[in-house]
Amino acid sequence: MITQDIQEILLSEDQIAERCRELAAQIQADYLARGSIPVVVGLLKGSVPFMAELMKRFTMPVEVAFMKVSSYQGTKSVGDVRIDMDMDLSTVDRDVLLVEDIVDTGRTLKAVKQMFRNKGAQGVQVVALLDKPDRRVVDIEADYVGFEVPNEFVVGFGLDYNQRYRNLPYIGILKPEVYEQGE
Ligand SMILES: O=P(O)(O)OC[C@H]1O[C@H](OP(=O)(O)OP(=O)(O)O)[C@H](O)[C@@H]1O
Ligand code: HPA
Ligand SMILES: [Mg+2]
Repeated sequence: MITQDIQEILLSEDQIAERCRELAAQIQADYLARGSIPVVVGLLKGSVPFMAELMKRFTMPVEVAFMKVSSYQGTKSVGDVRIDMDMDLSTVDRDVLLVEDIVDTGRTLKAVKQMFRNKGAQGVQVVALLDKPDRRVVDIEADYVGFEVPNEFVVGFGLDYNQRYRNLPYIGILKPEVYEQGE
């Protein structure tokens, strides 16, 4: 079972759910204060559980879209961000709320934010469930962060290692021997 590959549970289902409630309340208050209806954009695939947990807590009107970009293979960053699947609605002159599972080196976020600005979005805000600041190589921060995590490879609640472990309901540290074997 995949649970045998987890060294330690960092964030439980309950902790994640509670933090998502707090984040949703804070984000909603900020958009309502600005009188703005955001396009909430989930970055596939990692954001799916977080997006679901967050969006069901909004009572304000929002529009929802998904897109897929890729910047990783295994645990190593490969630099460039590629668009694998684009959105089905326009974000021109709209406020975009980007939903990310993790900000690690920051390369994905920086490139995606720039892309939305180039395409004419009015504003781009970011909510990330996890922030791993020790790994940052570009100067970028999410506007809303669920939890700061240590410099360990984490999986679960959407986060994968080679496409596995996304289905775990919590966030755990992957045993290093799992990815050391795979390299
Ligand atoms: O800050 P960075 O170093 O750029 O890394 C973070 C990004 O990498 C992962 O995506 P991945 O490309 O693995 O896609 P996935 O969501 O389908 O797993 C993660 O979901 C973030 O989008
Ligand atoms: O720690 C991580 N886990 C899974 N995917 C990731 N992408 C960047 N960092 C991570
Ligand atoms: Mg991934």
